[in-house]
Amino acid sequence: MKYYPVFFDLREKVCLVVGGGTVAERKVQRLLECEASVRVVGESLSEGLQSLQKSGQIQCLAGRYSAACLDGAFMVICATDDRAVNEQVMRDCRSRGIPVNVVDDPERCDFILPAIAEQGDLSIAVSTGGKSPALAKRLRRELEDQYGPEYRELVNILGELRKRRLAKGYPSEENRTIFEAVVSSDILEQLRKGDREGVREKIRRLSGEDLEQNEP
Ligand SMILES: C[C@@]1(CC(=O)O)c2cc3[nH]c(cc4nc(cc5[nH]c(cc(n2)[C@H]1CCC(=O)O)[C@@](C)(CC(=O)O)[C@@H]5CCC(=O)O)C(CC(=O)O)=C4CCC(=O)O)c(CCC(=O)O)c3CC(=O)O
Ligand SMILES: NC(=O)C1=CN([C@@H]2O[C@H](COP(=O)(O)OP(=O)(O)OC[C@H]3O[C@@H](n4cnc5c(N)ncnc54)[C@H](O)[C@@H]3O)[C@@H](O)[C@H]2O)C=CC1
Repeated sequence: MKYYPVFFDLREKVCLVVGGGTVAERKVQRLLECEASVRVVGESLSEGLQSLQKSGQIQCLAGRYSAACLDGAFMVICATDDRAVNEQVMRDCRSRGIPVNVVDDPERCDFILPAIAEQGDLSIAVSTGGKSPALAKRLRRELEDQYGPEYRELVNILGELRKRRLAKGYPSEENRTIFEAVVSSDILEQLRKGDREGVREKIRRLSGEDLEQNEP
């Protein structure tokens, strides 16, 4: 069995989290970072979830889960401590064609969650195909050490450079050569040293673009 990795744009899509405990809260936090429209149904809500509700960042449905909670949902994450409820949520989602993740229960998951090392817009997602979350977590930590803040800056610079060159309609072959030259240069070294002027000069030399306005 092989899982299919994908990065969803969740902006303004309704994502339902069933359960109101610490695990549900963690799932909610990440969904909010992705600007999802988060709906929560939990018999009791953690303090964190209560304060997110008060500040209007999430929509909370009171009481126990019922199938009506699924209306309009794009995806569902189920994190209750009651197996029968988890089973019911999974069945309801399956019959409606809504992808569901039942936390820690791969048999009941249409998708599983990776461990993620993040630096700005760079995301490195790790999965072991469900075989060892502990290893996924360890690798995520190692990646966080290995890929520091200079990668956040590099991605910003490359993003800006690419946006400009695509907007100007240069041939993609030429673009590719330039982007590869920047990526394989010693630019990361310069970013680590905080040598902004050197970085700007390098980009100018390799691409002809002056990214003065967009230094990180
Ligand atoms: C299949 C999957 C489905 C899913 O939940 O999506 C799943 C399933 C299960 N997890 C279990 C246990 C643990 N899960 C974690 C942690 C994480 N689990 C995550 C994902 C996944 N967990 C999916 C597969 C991911 C992959 O492919 O590798 C992470 C990556 C992402 C996230 O949860 O958001 C997050 C780390 C985030 C980070 O730190 O970056 C830890 C470590 C800890 O808590 O410190 C432990 C204890 C150590 C251990 O058991 O390894 C159990 C046994 C429960 C029991 O013992 O009863 C099952 C059930 C089973 O395996 O059958
Ligand atoms: N706490 C942890 O770090 C971990 C927990 N887990 C598992 O994840 C699950 C959730 O964990 P926690 O958040 O810690 O549990 P928790 O006990 O804090 O929260 C469970 C939540 O489910 C809600 N709930 C129960 N029945 C419901 C229903 N019918 N409708 C709506 N909500 C309902 C409860 O009100 C509560 O808010 C558990 O099965 C636990 O074994 C797994 C890995 C780690």
